[in-house]
Amino acid sequence: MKKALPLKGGSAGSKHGMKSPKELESVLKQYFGYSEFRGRQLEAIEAVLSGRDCFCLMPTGGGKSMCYQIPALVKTGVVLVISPLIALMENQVSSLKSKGIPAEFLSSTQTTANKNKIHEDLDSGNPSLKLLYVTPELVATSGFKAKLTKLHNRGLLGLVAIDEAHCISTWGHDFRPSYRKISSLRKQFPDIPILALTATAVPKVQKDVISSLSLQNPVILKASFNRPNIFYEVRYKDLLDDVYSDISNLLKSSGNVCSIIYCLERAACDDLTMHLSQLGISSAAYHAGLNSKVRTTVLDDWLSSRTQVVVATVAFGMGIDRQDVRIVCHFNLPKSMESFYQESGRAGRDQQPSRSVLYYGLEDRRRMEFILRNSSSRKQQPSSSSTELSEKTLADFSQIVDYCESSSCRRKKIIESFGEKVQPTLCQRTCDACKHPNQVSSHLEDLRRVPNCRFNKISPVFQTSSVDPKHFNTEFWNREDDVSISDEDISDSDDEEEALSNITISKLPSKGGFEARLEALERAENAYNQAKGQTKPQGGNLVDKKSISQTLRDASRKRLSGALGQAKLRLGDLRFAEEASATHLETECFKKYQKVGKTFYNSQIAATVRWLSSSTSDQIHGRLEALTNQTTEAGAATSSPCIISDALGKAEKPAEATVSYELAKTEPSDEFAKTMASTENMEPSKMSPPEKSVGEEARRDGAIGTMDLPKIPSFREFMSQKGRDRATSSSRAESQPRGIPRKAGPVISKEGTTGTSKKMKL
Ligand SMILES: Nc1ncnc2c1ncn2[C@@H]1O[C@H](COP(=O)(O)OP(=O)(O)OP(=O)(O)O)[C@@H](O)[C@H]1O
Ligand SMILES: [Mg+2]
Repeated sequence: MKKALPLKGGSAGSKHGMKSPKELESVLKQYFGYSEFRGRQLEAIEAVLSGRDCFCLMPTGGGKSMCYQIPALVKTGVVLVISPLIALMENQVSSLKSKGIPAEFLSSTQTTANKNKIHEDLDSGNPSLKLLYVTPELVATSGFKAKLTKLHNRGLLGLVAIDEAHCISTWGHDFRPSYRKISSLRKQFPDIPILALTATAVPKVQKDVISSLSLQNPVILKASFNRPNIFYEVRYKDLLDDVYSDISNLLKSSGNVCSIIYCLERAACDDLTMHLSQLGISSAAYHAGLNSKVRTTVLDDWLSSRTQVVVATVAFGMGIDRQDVRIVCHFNLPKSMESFYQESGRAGRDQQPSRSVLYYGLEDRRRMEFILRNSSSRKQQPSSSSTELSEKTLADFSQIVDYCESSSCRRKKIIESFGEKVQPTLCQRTCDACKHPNQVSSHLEDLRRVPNCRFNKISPVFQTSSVDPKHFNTEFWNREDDVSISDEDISDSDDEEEALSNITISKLPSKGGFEARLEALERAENAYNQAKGQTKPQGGNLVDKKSISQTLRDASRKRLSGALGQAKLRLGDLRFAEEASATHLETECFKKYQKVGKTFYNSQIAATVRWLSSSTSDQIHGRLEALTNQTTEAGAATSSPCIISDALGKAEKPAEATVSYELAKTEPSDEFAKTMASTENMEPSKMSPPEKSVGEEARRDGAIGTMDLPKIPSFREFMSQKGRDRATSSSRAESQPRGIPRKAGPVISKEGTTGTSKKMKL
């Protein structure tokens, strides 16, 4: 049987790896260069080496990884590390390799040759690997389970470590359904210790993690949540003349130190990056809307100090280990204290003085409330009722609102939110409220005077908003939903067929509506094609790498639609149909750059998104109107108009076109039509029947006419066709008697409502 990695200086590990604290310390020194263990590291290491299960709660940056890395060095066999993010695994594996420790990760981003090498090593009976990082999805596959069983039968599975274990709890702020799949590990390997690690778990989540993983009589280790080296501060956007200058001055006055700025939405990341760059700060955006290559480059540049500031959504999150991050800013309000603690905890992992600055805006608070209310009502989670979750979500949110709107010690608020008791003398003027109490109080007084300020109250303002929350391009959705764009980061399977069936069956949202199902099918198709090592076939040929695929076009349209939704919220007086307008804007980009290739196309889309996030109502209306006119002049008389007319009604056209598009995309439902009608003050019977889908019209007006259509229709095309057929037949069926409720999509704007029907102008 293979011995543990020979330790420098001749000592070697035993099967159980039991070592004295001194010996363990010398391993720490030898491989990592640290002279002593931190916090409760040693206790955790000793617990798992003695074969006990262990639940380890240590603060962000506290050194949890060491709790399984040291056992891997002194114990026989392989330590399996389950981790939620590929970026996080890559990060840790490359750092371990640089220290001469044999570690690998298995994920879809690995080359087949690499994967084969890892599997050969595991099958060899004498694996050289000490640590193997995998995603929860992979652990759940039958192929990998069999591999683990073989390893275990040969006595070569040393420990199972579950990093970011709070992800298994529906009560945790980062619940990941895929983590549920690993709950059978305890049963599968009853004699192998399991180590669950997290930085953010309130007592309820702690209990949930322990019971979900069926940990047996675990050693429970909890360190304080306090991060004494971080100075906490809140700045009030509504009281600042220019938030961009403020943030840029903050970064400059701190000496251009390594920083992270978190934003809620992708467009905000792009926009802020642009502003900071204009103000002379080296910065880059990081979010799930960027492809993995770009993201890797941004991460590499930031890790190697070529970029000073990363402006990111929460996609840039858990476990990013750069030790000397000096400032973490929140440009928008996080959704809970746990999220805030995780994200601000990226600062000062080297224990050196660092700062957390939260920019609090009343508008941000309203938007987040709106998102949370909608998210709670959309979510389906096991073992908890949606009302309970909704209450919890709002209670979590009110904690972070209270953190901002209160003049008492910020540090105390953070720590107490995790159920830990705090000594009154703990802070020692290491937050703005303790250091400058008068200033903070006066800011709060000023904030109270801001019109419509609803201090300390969760506002119902957006509860009945007509803006669809899915139009927010926040990673917040993605993190909570495994069927999302972040599949790229988290999904995994060794087995191509299994991957396909997982997506098409288990991941196919049953109640997510037509569009959600369509997306899942499309992803399955892409996954299948990728697994086959090719891009989507068109006319039997492989697609030119530069060409702009239909999938990319659809994604771009969605992105634009999201940006239009945000502009609507920001400006309040915009009258346009988002989907139709997004189609027009996308078509404009496509027409310009279809011959040049997708790089230019992508940057034109990004520029348009940025433009939408900073333009005035007039500018946006002007451009959309011009676009509509262009298409009309070009002979596309039936093309969907962008602008919905106001009550004065200029050149008006009946509402059919817009409604029809939405009908083509959504599963018609009488209930839905009634809801829409009541929201919009309309009678369902007064809505007109559908005619043409935008997709169809766009093709006809030449927008997509120049593209070769694939011989075999994609899922999207196939399903769109079905949708159109359905819409056409329902249109025929419903062109008769009034009084029969009709269906409509959420495209109709409130503006222009006359009380009886909606009209649009071309
Ligand atoms: N005993 C130690 N002495 C000094 N530095 C340490 C020690 N243990 C770990 N570190 C360093 O602390 C940093 C943070 O460690 P690690 O990434 O394991 O934190 P973490 O607890 O997993 O944090 P997070 O919850 O944010 O993922 C790393 O750079 C690590 O090398
Ligand atoms: Mg960690």
